Amino acid sequence: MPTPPRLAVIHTGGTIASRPSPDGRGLTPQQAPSVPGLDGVQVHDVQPFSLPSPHMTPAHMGQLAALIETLAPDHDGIVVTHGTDTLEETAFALHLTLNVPVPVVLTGSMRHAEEVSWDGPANLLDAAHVALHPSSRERGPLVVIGGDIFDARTVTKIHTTAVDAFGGYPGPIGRIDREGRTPRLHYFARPEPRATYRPAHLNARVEILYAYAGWTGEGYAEAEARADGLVIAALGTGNLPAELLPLIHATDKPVIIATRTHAGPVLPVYGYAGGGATLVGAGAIPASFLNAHKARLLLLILLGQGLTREQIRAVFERDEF
Ligand SMILES: NC(=O)C[C@H](N)C(=O)O
Repeated sequence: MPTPPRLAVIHTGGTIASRPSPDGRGLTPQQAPSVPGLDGVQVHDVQPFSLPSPHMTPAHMGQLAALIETLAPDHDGIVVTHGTDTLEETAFALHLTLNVPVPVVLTGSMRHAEEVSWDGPANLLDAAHVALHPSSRERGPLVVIGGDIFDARTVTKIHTTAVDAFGGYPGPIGRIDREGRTPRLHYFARPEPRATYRPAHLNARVEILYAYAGWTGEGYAEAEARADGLVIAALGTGNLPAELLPLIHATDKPVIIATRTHAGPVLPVYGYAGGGATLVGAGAIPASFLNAHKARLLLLILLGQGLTREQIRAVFERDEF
């Protein structure tokens, strides 16, 4: 008799585990869901904590990575259920730090168990099939929602309530559907090699500032003084009002320039005061195609690894993530 595939399901909370609280105070994580309709698979449920995902911290992400490393040798695939609000941050932190041979797939739900058409069971079943599929190996942690399979680097939450809440440029890297009970899985590209890091700690203080028309640097000095590094969600290809240029010039801490625009890379093309070319001339580091919150996690991990500002620049410049 062939041994059945072994799947670990790590439950961390989120709407997929939530129900309305009896006192009428709103949704809270209460009960981890079980994978429906998976015949012939040995499922091992683990619940290290149960949190709404806005309560997730880098420390929880580190705890999760350590747990996945412990479970990986005895399983063929690992699913992580997670709240959708910060799911992309946990997925990216795992992408940067995990080096395990088995697929790791994150999923969640947008509707809770007592709503009409709860999306939790279908997402969980899809995630389980993806995690146990041999073509999911060597791709780094994946996110599966609504049948779409996303890469941790590019996936982002794009809608506050829709069931298809995840997207990101250029979109899914694969698709899972079911023909009856048989999963049909397609990837649109081959796996790519990826850099991983072993930070000594995840305690660096990295803050995000959000640029807007008319910003003259309010909040910058305070953030710069207390943080080990900054990320700015800048404008367009990575430009800022002129007042920010001398402030950035004055620091030797890493300042990463991301963009508040939803797709595309940061490029140092503009030469007016505060234009991307002048910011890079003043020492700032373009975030490549990472959004501000993912650039923050990468910076936090690189600082935890003890990298200098110039080594950090090289990682962002070469897309070593
Ligand atoms: N759909 C969800 O899971 C949202 C919830 N607020 C969470 O992230 O925990």
